[in-house]
Amino acid sequence: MNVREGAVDLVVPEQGEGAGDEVFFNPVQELNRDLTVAVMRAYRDREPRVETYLDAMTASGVRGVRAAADGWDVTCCDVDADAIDLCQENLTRNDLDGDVRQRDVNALLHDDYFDVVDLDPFGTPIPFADAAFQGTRNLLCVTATDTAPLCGAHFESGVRSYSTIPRNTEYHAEMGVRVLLSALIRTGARYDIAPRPLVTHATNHYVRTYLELDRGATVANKAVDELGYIYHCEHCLYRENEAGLIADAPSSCPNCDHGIETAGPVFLGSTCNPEFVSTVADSVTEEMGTADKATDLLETLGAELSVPTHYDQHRLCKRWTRSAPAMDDFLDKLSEAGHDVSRTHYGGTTFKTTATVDEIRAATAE
Ligand SMILES: C[S@@+](CC[C@H](N)C(=O)[O-])C[C@H]1O[C@@H](n2cnc3c(N)ncnc32)[C@H](O)[C@@H]1O
Ligand SMILES: [Zn+2]
Repeated sequence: MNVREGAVDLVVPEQGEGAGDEVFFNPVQELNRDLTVAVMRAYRDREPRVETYLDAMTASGVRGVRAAADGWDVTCCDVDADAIDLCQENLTRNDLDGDVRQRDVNALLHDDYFDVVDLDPFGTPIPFADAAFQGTRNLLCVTATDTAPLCGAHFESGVRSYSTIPRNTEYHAEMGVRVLLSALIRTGARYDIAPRPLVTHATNHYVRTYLELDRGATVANKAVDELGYIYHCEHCLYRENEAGLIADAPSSCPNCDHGIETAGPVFLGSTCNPEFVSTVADSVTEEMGTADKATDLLETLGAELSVPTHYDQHRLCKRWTRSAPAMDDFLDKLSEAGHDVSRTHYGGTTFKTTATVDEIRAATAE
């Protein structure tokens, strides 16, 4: 079937056929791809010397074709011969050039360098992370679709893939973000590289992050310093964070004396750079099919407090056997009590605050 995405026309397999022998194409990922185009525009405005983009798992070629239409010097890679044919067809159809390679991208990334590398695999990106740090100069874009392992719902799989302890909490998407970033920072650190998150967002289906790479042992050490642990009480929803690689968990919840769960090492730093996020919002343009959604998401991301971890108002109110008031009133009360507060992109009833769970309860009491 024919689809138009951004400024390009593509032939892609019918929706739903991607899980079989067909070349993969998921229309639902259009927001992810629109944001990628916007992030790359904003990044090139800041770093005008960046030119080369590797669409590392190209499938239909959609990312590479869109980047080529935006003036990038594009390489598209896939192991699958049908994907390579379709990708070439889609470049030609749009009268665009690109270097199309049928290769295992891990081998390609050990042979060559690219300014921007985009990892968009099935499931976890970790099998490609070492090679990506070898072959990326500036900006590494990573999608992870294995949300159940990342958030601890598939615990053993999460431990195996990410070499950390994920916990299945009510802030599961943020747990996924912080587990993924932890693994990428530890992988980069092996090569004296510090990956700095410029933009990161999560849905039920995937986590996506854009990492600017800085080089040197000192910056890599600083990146590792942003790892640590989350201690979480499933009973009263108390949580606290501790920086450092040696966990020192409380023996029980300081709030209610129930057992404490430990997640980590996870990334405890900022998952977005608000100034950069605002330049990305300026780079969203009308031809993008998800322009309104992308703009809303970027606005929320730019205003989101960076503190781990978010709360869900419905979950808290249920725990306190209260009915949930309007979100704006609830957040106003917290703010009036002197706490920093923001909504989050993790859901309409989610928020972040500098207040503890007890302080939230006290500040929002009827
Ligand atoms: C999720 S799809 C990519 C979707 C595409 N980026 C998009 O936005 O529509 C994953 C692709 O990775 C390819 N792939 C899997 N292992 C690979 C490897 N080792 N090297 C290169 N490509 C690989 C698969 O053939 C498949 O086409
Ligand atoms: Zn507790």
